[in-house]
Amino acid sequence: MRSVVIEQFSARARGRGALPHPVVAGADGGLVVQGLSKSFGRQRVLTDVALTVPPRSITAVLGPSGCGKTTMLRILAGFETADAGVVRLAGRELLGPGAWVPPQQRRIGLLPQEGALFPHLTVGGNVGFGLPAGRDRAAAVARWLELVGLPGTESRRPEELSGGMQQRVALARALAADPALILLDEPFSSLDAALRASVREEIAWVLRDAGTTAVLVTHDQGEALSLADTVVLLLDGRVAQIGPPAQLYHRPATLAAAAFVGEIVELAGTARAGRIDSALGHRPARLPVPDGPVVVALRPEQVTLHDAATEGGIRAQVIEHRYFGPDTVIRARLASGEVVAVRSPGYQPVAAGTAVELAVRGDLLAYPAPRAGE
Ligand SMILES: Nc1ncnc2c1ncn2[C@@H]1O[C@H](COP(=O)(O)OP(=O)(O)OP(=O)(O)O)[C@@H](O)[C@H]1O
Repeated sequence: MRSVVIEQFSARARGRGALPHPVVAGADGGLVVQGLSKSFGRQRVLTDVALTVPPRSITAVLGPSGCGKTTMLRILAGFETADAGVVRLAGRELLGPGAWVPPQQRRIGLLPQEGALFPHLTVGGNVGFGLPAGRDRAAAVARWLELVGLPGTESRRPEELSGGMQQRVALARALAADPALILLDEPFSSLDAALRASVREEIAWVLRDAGTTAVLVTHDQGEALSLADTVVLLLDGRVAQIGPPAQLYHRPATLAAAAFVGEIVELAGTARAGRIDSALGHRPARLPVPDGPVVVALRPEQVTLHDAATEGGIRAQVIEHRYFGPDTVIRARLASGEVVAVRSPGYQPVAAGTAVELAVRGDLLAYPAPRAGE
């Protein structure tokens, strides 16, 4: 129900003039997905997927290649059917037992990886496509182009624009259609690294300015963690975890979630009464874990490297270092024979064979060790 209309634009958007459509808040303005399952032949791609996207928020669906992200997006958009499940948007059932709303009636906009623009139309023609003709259309096109930071580009042709500019025009076109939901399918993957960072910030800005409800699909954990209010981790077609970005990174529900969201080094350990014994000593566990054998998931930023004279450190011997620009990753072997990675700021060319001491910060992520055959 579109009940409460709120003028909630940032100073930046106000400076550019009011948006063509007001931001609307309604208790049921978001997306609800329940029990979504899909197989292609004998291959199960999605299993009992459930998630909720509150109005005016950005949710990232994060998962490795082949985990079913695009299939889920295509089902939401109405380009693919589901075997079971319910999809509701702004209180309207789009998909469910006996319900099927065709794609063009769903009020869902799609921003694909690239190639979203009609090459034979100008920028203005693209943004205004589907809007009623007349003076209002020209004004709406001008305002949306202003919002995406491309004022006055109406008469340009798509091929004259950079990849990042084209994605912003595609976003303006998707938003101009007044969608209840925008789906972004790896929209930055065709851009080079330097452009990707600035375009994704710009697009996140615009989505928040316009008060859009958005689902972003990505395999890039940095993108998901930095852009989204909520991250849905999809592993093998199942929701492995849903939560705010910091929760996914700091409190991963499983070892697989810890391994996919960020880097880890796995070490053997034993849990007893909320503490973990391992080659790193006797340390508190971050999450509840049953007593018994565990796998410790150590983040590289938890470890610092000191010279061998430091007292109370954990002895290790450097195997190799790799320089990445802002930091150096040093791999070192512990007395147990296990190897840990240390991320040290700056250029740290520590020679192989150097004896060092490691200090570990904070509590440890640990998960029950898989039993033989698991
Ligand atoms: N139309 C189809 N017919 C048969 N199999 C399909 C079809 N669409 C997708 N699949 C299979 O479903 C699985 C999930 O594919 P999907 O594209 O949804 O994954 P994804 O997580 O988006 O991967 P990527 O990031 O590589 O695009 C894959 O094994 C894929 O081969």
